[in-house]
Amino acid sequence: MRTLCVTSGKGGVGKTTLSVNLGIAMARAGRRVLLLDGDLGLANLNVMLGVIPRFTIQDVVRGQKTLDQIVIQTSYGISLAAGATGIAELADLGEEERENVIRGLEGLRGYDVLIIDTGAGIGDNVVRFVLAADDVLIVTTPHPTALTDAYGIIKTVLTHESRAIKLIVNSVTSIRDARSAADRLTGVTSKFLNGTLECIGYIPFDSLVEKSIMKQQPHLVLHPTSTSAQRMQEAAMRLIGGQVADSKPGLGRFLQKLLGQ
Ligand SMILES: Nc1ncnc2c1ncn2[C@@H]1O[C@H](COP(=O)(O)OP(=O)(O)OP(=O)(O)O)[C@@H](O)[C@H]1O
Repeated sequence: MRTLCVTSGKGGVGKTTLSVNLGIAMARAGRRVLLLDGDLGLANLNVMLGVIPRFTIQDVVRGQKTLDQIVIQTSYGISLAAGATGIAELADLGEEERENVIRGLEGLRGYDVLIIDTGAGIGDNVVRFVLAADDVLIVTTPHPTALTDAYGIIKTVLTHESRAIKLIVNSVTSIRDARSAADRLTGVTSKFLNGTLECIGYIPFDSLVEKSIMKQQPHLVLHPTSTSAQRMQEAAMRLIGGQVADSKPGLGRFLQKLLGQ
């Protein structure tokens, strides 16, 4: 199983929208996908998928359930581990709670891809998820503030270790502006930081995306032939192209990094 962390720095740029739709595209390509709500402050993946979870990550932290037991099979071919609101920072978990999360995650079976949708910002939880994951996807819009915040999280990651990071520019209204935004970000990354940033797609601004969210159904399901849905599909294929879908040790490494002091 490979872990993919979707993050952005700035909030409201489309992390959750893309986590859901990229996951569905991967599932359609035959991958067994689990979406984990890594926003431990304000979880909302379940809202976007229109499901009401009976159990959440909070039950795993308390040791009352394993992660497997809280997973919901959605009708879109992907599974969901719903988040709770207001969980403490992972760094603040007590020894027992930490053990509960490790046990909960170790019980996971039968997935090829674990997609973690993080919260906004570069707080401790976000950084932990990002550093623990095999693959990191940064979502930004072409707006200067989003780009600045995206650079902030890229810098944080690459200060810890050299790696290849992926980028999607979302809510694009001009392909020229989007390209120039991506070029600027990839340029400063390779010039000043210890790693690489590769842009894997531009997703157009599309009012149908917003409509799908209002209906609490995935955009790829409601509007599969729209250009925005097709771009999401293509980005998902770029993400899974070349990935080897196995490796239990991958999860062990993820856990070690996630919960290490
Ligand atoms: N390509 C797009 N075209 C139009 N609207 C979009 C697009 N992508 C996302 N949106 C809209 O942007 C808003 C924020 O999206 P989303 O909740 O996915 O962002 P987020 O980064 O996960 O936010 P948060 O930081 O609060 O978790 C939503 O209302 C969504 O409909």
